[in-house]
Amino acid sequence: MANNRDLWRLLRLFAPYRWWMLGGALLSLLTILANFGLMTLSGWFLASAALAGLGGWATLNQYNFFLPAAGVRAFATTRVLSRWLERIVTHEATFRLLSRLRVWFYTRIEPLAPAGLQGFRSGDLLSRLVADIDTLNNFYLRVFTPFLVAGLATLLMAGFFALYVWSIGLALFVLLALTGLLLPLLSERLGARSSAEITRIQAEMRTQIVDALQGMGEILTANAAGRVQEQLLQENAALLERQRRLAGVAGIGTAGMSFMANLTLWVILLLAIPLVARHSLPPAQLPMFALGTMAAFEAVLALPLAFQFLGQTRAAARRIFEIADQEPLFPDAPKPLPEPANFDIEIHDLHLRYPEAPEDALRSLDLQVRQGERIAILGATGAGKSSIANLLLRFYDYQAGSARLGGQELRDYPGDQLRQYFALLSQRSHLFHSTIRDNLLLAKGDAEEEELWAALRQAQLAEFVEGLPQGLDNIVGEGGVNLSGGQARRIAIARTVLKNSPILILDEPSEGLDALTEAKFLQDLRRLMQGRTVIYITHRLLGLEDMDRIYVMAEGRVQESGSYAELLARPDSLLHRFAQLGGTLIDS
Ligand SMILES: Nc1ncnc2c1ncn2[C@@H]1O[C@H](COP(=O)(O)OP(=O)(O)OP(=O)(O)O)[C@@H](O)[C@H]1O
Repeated sequence: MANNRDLWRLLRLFAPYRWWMLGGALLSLLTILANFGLMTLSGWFLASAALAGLGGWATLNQYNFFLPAAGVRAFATTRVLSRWLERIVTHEATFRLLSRLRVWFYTRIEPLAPAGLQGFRSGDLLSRLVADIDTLNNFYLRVFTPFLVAGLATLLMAGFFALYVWSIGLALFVLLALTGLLLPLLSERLGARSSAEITRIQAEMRTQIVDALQGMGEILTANAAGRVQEQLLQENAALLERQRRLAGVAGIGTAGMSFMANLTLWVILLLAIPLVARHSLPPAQLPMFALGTMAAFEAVLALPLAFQFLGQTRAAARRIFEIADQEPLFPDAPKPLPEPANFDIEIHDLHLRYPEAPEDALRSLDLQVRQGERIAILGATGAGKSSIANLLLRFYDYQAGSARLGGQELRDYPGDQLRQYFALLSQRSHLFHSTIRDNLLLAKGDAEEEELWAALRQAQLAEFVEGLPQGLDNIVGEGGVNLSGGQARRIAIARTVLKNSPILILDEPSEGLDALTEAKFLQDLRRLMQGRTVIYITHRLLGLEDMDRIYVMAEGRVQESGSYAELLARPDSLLHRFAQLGGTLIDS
């Protein structure tokens, strides 16, 4: 079955921890066998002692109490110790598996970002990364170990009985195997649907909650909180219903288990009693078989639950492998190119289409930027400006034409190498919910304290940070909520200073700031531009005078290019019309 292939694959992923896993399973086996040994020996010992007592002083003196009593003590101590060690080892194994799975999954999805993950909602990805992986983790503790241990314990315990009376050994084997297979299969049949549905509904709810929390402002403004709540309540009711069904199935499993244990006890007594009556079995062995049988059922006790988990585990494995198996939308170059001799950018007749988009976002694009030049890309919304940044940073692949950096085609550079040469500053530059220091170190992990301060000084933020109670160790809040818009952008500038790349892409960097802050911000950006190639993406005329050349874009292609003064002087130019409209909107 395709689904079981996922489970085998999961086991293969766990291979590096097989000794931990097997160690935990063996300790679990030892615990069960110690209990079985304790019960069989006690049964036999108590009955023998009683019979010896009945036989009078002579028999009593011949009877060796010491050895069986020591055996009982040994089994009891082993059971306590092995249970304790089993918990330690299985927990250790569980945590190791968990971290391996998380890291493995993360390394699979990282190369997919952003193009390959575009179709997934962030709540969905979060749910897969956290909850599904937790569920998969159950596989070891609740499915793999119980099955392995049940199989081995059944063989050993039935084999022990068979050493005395083969028919009793056989009966125990058959009835334990039936219980261990039939009850779990029944549980699975009854519980698989609900169990898989639970995984699905929980994932759906998590996705919706993350979405709703992110958009809480809009939901409240649109007075839609009631509707969102209603939807969540409905899903919650569906979830509870499935959980109730599953609890019912668990009840059937427990009842079935008791029934089978008692039935087996009866069968074994029915086989043993006639043997005792015929004197072919010493009477003291009767309680040994009876108590041993009751202890033997510990081996299969966890199996119905294990099969119930199988449905959830399969569903979770499917969801994890579904993403992990996605091929990146385009291959990454295998090995780094030598450092380019210069950082000239040449784009010629280039077409870029986003995955599943009906038409090209960049069409027959031509654009040149010599190292050290500053160019601006101007255009209305949707003209394709940010797509140029996506192209240069290799977030998306181009289908036709050529784009070169330092004379080498972009697709011949591994993405990581290429991105070293670029710094991107945009209105969306993300601040992580951490300290200012951590947010800066993102750009240069080994930066010294003094370098951080120098970068902050250049971003005109040093004074502000000095005034904070914890200085660099102040938390910026999620997305930088503890900072003003201007301060958050300046942290992004400081990061760019630290990265110190030869090419700077500014994608509407001052968008969303008030006019005064914006003017000051653009002023400070100038210092950042010094000595670097600059690609300044904007839909407004602000700050264009300093640029060596301006490319005006519409519908994915360059419509005109030239210096600001040249284009402004041409009455038929888009830029001219743009300026006449007040410089706030361009009509493509
Ligand atoms: N990730 C994406 N997947 C699919 N289509 C996209 C994607 N990003 C952009 N597009 C589409 O490509 C076209 C160009 O978008 P782009 O973001 O480059 O425009 P822009 O000029 O930067 O606009 P704005 O000024 O609004 O940011 C648009 O039609 C847009 O819908």
